[in-house]
Amino acid sequence: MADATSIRELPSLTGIRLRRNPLEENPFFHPSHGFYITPSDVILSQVVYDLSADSQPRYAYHRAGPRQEIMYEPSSVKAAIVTCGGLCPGMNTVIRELVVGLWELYGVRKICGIPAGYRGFYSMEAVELNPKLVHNWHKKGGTVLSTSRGGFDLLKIVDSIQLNGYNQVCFTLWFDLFFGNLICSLEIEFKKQILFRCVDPQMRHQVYIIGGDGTMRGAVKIFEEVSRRKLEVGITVIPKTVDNDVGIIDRSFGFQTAVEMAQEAISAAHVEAESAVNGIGLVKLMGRSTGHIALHATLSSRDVDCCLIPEMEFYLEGKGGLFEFLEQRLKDHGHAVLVVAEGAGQEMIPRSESQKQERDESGNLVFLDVGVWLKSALKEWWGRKHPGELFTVKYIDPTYMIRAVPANATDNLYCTLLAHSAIHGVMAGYTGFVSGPINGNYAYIPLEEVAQTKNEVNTSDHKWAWVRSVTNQPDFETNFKGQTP
Ligand SMILES: Nc1ncnc2c1ncn2[C@@H]1O[C@H](COP(=O)(O)OP(=O)(O)OP(=O)(O)O)[C@@H](O)[C@H]1O
Ligand SMILES: O=P(O)(O)OC[C@H]1O[C@](O)(CO)[C@@H](O)[C@@H]1O
Ligand SMILES: [Mg+2]
Repeated sequence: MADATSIRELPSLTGIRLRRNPLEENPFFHPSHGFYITPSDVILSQVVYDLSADSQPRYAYHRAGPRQEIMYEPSSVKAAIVTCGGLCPGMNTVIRELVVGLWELYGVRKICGIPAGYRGFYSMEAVELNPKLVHNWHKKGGTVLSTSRGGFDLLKIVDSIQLNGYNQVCFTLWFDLFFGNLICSLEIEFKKQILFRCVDPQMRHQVYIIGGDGTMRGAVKIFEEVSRRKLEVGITVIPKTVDNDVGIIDRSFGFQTAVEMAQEAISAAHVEAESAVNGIGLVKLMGRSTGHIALHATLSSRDVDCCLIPEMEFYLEGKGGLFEFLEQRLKDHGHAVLVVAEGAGQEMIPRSESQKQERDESGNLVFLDVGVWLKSALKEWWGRKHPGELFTVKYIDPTYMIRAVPANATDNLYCTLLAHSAIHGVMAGYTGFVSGPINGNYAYIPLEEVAQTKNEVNTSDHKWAWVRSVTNQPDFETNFKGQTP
């Protein structure tokens, strides 16, 4: 098996002297045999194989964890941490653990937070971070650093990474001049002030980017530009997406917390529906292009009668459609609960020409509210079909409530492991990679590979069949094909 397995190699910094891992002297660690990860230590991309099909390609990724030799002198490291895109439970935990891990495990003392996402690299002052400051951050929802969409200006971002030291300009300048160890360029700022931008050749920069699919596409470009300029900057991305749409890794942090939070909305919808005559409880959950939150929330709740996701087309009227199903459900049980992912049915919602073009600052299509549309379609249909009969639709939209919360215990632990894996990888000299669990084991995956892969719900697999069996919902695709035109 080993011969047929190809390892996904990672870019790595060169030209920096190897040195002993400081964990060696850390009183809390007693590195013994097996503690350090070696280059031949790998994680297989798949654990399920069909042995009769022996031509299947087998891939492996380098295993995450501390290396015996590292490529950075900790006192020369200057690390930057940035959070991009939408919120996700656990972002603050990742930041906290990056800071504490860099500080405690490796003795790094220069760690800065870049505010407001990518744009913060070139338009805002970085914040100095230390363990005391971030001590309680894991208990807070959101990101203390703040985040934003858009603002990706490649050259300005890489200029800023290359030239950072900007904040402590006076101190660094005179200190370095004194020791005759400086490359500096003068710039005239808008207010005609003279600013000194310094590059200290002794400092080694590391960039920790926390973000989703869009962030990763940006990070690939940053990594390429940094490589083109031959900068010795370690770049890593910690995958963040409440939608769980990042591929290759088992799941993204914060996802389980979001699923848990969604239970409250579903339970409330169930109570409202059950307490009405012909009551429908309708819950919209996040999921721009993937329905993982809706699917998992449905499976764990058992109160849901129908789950609609972006990966599956559905239709409202006619044989085998949603309304026919709900009508039967109301007849049999008196109520029904409907969970819909925000990206489901978008192509069915009427929209104006300008709405068709509307995008957010990152270029993502702006969706119309599928819940509002469904609620009004349901009412119109019932009024037409059963005039005068009681009917209630209670629409609950917990969109931001499921992601603007602190991570639960499992996600908090997961965030810690992600952050530590990232630190060990960067300190070992790897760059352009993503840390994440594959089949339960932490691996380093080339950034470009993760940026190109999407994790969608497979509506042909067992899990989706399970959703259908739990809900009893129609198989819209098959029903649609069976309809006579
Ligand atoms: N193709 C791209 N090239 C360069 N930068 C990009 C690209 N796509 C998105 N970005 C930048 O990445 C950042 C985050 O992107 P986006 O808002 O899509 O969130 P995300 O990372 O996908 O996270 P989430 O989907 O979880 O909210 C933004 O600053 C955006 O400008
Ligand atoms: O309103 P915002 O901040 O743009 O975020 C909404 C989007 O963020 C996500 O949570 C992640 O992309 C999506 O599910 C949702 O469409
Ligand atoms: Mg995204």
